[in-house]
Amino acid sequence: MDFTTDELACVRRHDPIGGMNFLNIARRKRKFVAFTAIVSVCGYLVYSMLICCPAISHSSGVRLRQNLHILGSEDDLRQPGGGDGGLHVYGVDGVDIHGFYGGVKPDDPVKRENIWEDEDDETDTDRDFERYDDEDTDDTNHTRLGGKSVDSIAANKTNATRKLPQAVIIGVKKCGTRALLEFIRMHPDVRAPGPEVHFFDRFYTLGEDWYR
Ligand SMILES: Nc1ncnc2c1ncn2[C@@H]1O[C@H](COP(=O)(O)OS(=O)(=O)O)[C@@H](OP(=O)(O)O)[C@H]1O
Repeated sequence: MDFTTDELACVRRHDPIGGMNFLNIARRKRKFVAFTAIVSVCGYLVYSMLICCPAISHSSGVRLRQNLHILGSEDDLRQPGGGDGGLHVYGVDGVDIHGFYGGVKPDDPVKRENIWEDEDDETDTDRDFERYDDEDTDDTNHTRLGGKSVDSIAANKTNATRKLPQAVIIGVKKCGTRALLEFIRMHPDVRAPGPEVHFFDRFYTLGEDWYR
């Protein structure tokens, strides 16, 4: 063990108490260094596992939510045997209302002209993520919906064959309607966008044409 100049001076002065104190300090220093090294190594190992093991990182809540949306994506619905449908999700003060429909056969002509269908390359899933993500931060702004203005949404919904939902989920706030919807929309015959469109509490006066 190496002694500092002060420690050696204490020993030379035959100061056993001072010498012992320096010895204790030296032991504590060694323990602290060992503890820091162990924590650093463990942290590095955990970090490496998270980076290198996709199975672990994919288990995060965000990834789970994205997977749930992907399960209900347009591409999935176009697979043979899949259906198509439209979903509107509503929110009313104090009450959540989620609507959806599904079970339309793949060769049904309605399928290609259905709700939320766009002319551009943006998939419904992409748009749902945008709308869903924006909703939390923009909930009080009644002139916007999920990052899109009311006018732009209305412009997207110009097809006369757009349908009303076949079913709705109604529940008080925080009763788990979102979770129920996400489980139902995992079914390939169910079509469901992410955000609440707030038809009943914000846009009811615009009528069913806006809602379709
Ligand atoms: N199965 C089950 N068991 C217990 N709790 C559950 C379940 N599913 C959803 N939740 C919780 O319900 C909360 C969300 O409910 P909603 O989707 O109705 O929320 S909202 O009113 O639309 O904001 C939300 O609670 P908070 O996290 O406290 O907001 C969810 O965690």
